[in-house]
Amino acid sequence: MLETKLKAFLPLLIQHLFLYHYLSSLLPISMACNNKFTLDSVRDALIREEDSIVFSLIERARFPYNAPAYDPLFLGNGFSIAEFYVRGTESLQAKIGRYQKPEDVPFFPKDLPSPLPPTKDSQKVLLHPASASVTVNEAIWKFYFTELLPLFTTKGNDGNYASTVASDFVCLQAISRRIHSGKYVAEVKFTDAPQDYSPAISSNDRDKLMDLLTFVAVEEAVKKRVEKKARLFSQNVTLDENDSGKTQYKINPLVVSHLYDKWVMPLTKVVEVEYLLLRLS
Ligand SMILES: O=C(O)C(=O)C[C@]1(C(=O)O)C=C[C@@H](O)C=C1
Repeated sequence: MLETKLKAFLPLLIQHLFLYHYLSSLLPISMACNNKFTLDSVRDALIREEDSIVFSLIERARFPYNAPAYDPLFLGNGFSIAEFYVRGTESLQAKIGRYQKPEDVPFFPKDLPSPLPPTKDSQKVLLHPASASVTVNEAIWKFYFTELLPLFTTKGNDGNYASTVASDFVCLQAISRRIHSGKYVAEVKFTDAPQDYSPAISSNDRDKLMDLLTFVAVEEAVKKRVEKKARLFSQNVTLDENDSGKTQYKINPLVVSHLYDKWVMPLTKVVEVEYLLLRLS
């Protein structure tokens, strides 16, 4: 009897689980953590993003620098292969509903098509509506291609431009998503202590806001953790018990802590400040 009842209930349960899974994937990062929007849950989401960033860099490091992929004259249409690929992919992604969340920010927002399916705009309930306008993608694009890439790729050209720029885009999106998640961090800091932040916002005091939202000890821990993750995730694994050789890494772990120190955390803080400046408007 109980078994029959359970059998009848099973399809409904499966349907609910699918629905729950689908809906959670649409929710912004803050809500994905048990519906709680706290500094801890937002920081947990940032920690998860570290994995995506490290793995994306490992994938890109499979190819050499491949300079022709970034030459604006190579295709003859005014765009480098990298830019042409990112523009085209963002356009397609926008059609299927990407770039609706505050942390999903396009690199080429002009003339992006509207999404085809109906979209949920749950994020507007959580963040100030002006949050959508906060972007540091221009700075990310610049440092990624001019400064970061040469640090973790080998010199050379193996002709694999399509795979190379596809990997670049995965890196760029992971880095951008992490940095723009600063909007949630700023919101939670503001709602936790509006009395501290409001005067600095009203007087447009960027330095004061930067001071208020900076936690040096947290930043030190982030740098150590990402270096450790890069060490663990990118080491070459062998089954040879007697192998006493030096561990080889697919990317230099120090490059990852440098990436966080020089660009990821400073730009996250810029996003936080810019978001806060709009918070009372
Ligand atoms: O965790 C925070 O409080 C953040 O604002 C995020 C973050 C970071 O980018 O990792 C940025 C600024 C803080 O000084 C510490 C860490």
